Amino acid sequence: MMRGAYYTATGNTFLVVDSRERKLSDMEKRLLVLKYVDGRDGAIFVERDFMDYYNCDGNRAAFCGNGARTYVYFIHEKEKRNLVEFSSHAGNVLGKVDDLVSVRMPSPRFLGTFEEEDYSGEIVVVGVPHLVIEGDTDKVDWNALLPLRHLYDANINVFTVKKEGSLRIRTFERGVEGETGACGSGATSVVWLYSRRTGCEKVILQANGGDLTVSFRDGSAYLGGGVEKCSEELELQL
Ligand SMILES: N[C@@H](CCC[C@H](N)C(=O)O)C(=O)O
Repeated sequence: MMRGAYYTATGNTFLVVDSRERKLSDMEKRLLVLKYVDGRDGAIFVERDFMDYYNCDGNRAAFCGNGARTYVYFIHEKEKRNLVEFSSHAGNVLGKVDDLVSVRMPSPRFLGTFEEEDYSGEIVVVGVPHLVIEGDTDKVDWNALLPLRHLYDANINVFTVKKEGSLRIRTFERGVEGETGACGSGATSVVWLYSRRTGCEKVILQANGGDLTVSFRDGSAYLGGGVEKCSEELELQL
């Protein structure tokens, strides 16, 4: 039996499995995801100093920014630490809890631009791949964008600049196959591109589920926002 609970990180929703004492096989992880994620976006396996992330479809993803923030919050709750360092399939992560829960994100990598019939934009990897499209966030047609999701095997972000340093963002996540409340690596991809253009070093993004901040210091990107536990402790049967 494993223990876990549900959490929300600005509307990105997760099952968190406490795997600090017992490491699970990939098959066991997949089974827990399919049995207990139950409408949330994914699952975070909190291993000792390692985060393993699965999308709700039962497939592993190399990284999740809001998942990393949730890992940090979980360790803070359980072990009363404000600084948390751990590893992931996308490299090392440094996290901090103060008024926000923040993490240093994997370095963004620019893969180029894309141009299809009705849409064009840029491709950025922040642990996982993202398409970034500047457009009207009040009029996003996910059905029309769906072919891009599969063509590039990527998450899709649409953003609008509200005013300098303030953006609205909406994200369609791979592995959820729908729009989520927020996506941390998506937000970081958007802000990295926006900052290259404007020089702005700190940006607030309004996602469906709340505000995220992305800032750049000493060549690194930091993602911050709230995290909340939203269930009692659960007993998870394998
Ligand atoms: N919500 C996450 C990203 C999770 C992984 C993504 N769905 C993928 O498969 O690439 C975030 O906050 O970064």
